Amino acid sequence: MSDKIVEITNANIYQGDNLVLEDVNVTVNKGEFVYLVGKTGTGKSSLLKTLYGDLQLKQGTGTVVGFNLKEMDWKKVPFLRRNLGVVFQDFQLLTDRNVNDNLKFVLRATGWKDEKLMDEKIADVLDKVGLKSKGFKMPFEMSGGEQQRVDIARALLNSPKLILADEPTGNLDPETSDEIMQLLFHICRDYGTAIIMATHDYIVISKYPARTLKTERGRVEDNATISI
Ligand SMILES: Nc1ncnc2c1ncn2[C@@H]1O[C@H](COP(=O)(O)OP(=O)(O)OP(=O)(O)O)[C@@H](O)[C@H]1O
Repeated sequence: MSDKIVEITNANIYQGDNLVLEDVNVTVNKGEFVYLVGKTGTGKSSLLKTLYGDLQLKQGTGTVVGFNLKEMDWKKVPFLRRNLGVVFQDFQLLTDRNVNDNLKFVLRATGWKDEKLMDEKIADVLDKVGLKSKGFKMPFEMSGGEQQRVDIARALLNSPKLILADEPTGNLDPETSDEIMQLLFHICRDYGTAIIMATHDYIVISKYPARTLKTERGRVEDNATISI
């Protein structure tokens, strides 16, 4: 695979029959951190959904982690998803099982079988997010910041080349948001994972500056200047 992790060219993105974004041209390289901003309803989620195969790319071309979005057989979407990590605002952990079992659930669902290898992988991702000894905790025993770390650990399980993060600091206080941003930048820098992060939090952006895409008036503006 080339260093281009995402390459979208001349794409029109639709929700049903409605054209949400027109002539989208976005390239994201290996290890790059990119923000995605824009007012509510301008198409941030639609763009992310296109990238993880939840919205079909009808017009234009698109490649994500080596998968051709346009020509992809829809049966292949699960394979695309195995090569991506997705992090949401509301963590989406299974509340009836501990952290280890939350992570094992994802590994099993993505085809892992060997118990020892699964245990090693779980220990590895928990270590990466600073939760080495917390695997036996239930989600309700953890703070919001810790739950978000588990969500990030889950996204790392299949060693993705790309993480899509939708408002990952949206439910967190400023100090915990800082910790999560430091973790995401560390993952990007030290493991070469590209990250696209949708956010409304311009304070976070000013503290952790990076290339910014902005959805506005039906277009995606690259290297957008944003005012706080
Ligand atoms: N499932 C859907 N069916 C039809 N239209 C939709 C659907 N989801 C979103 N839309 C429409 O597509 C447009 C873009 O919505 P989208 O959710 O991508 O915006 P957004 O920038 O992510 O907003 P927010 O910041 O509130 O998450 C909006 O006009 C929205 O009403």
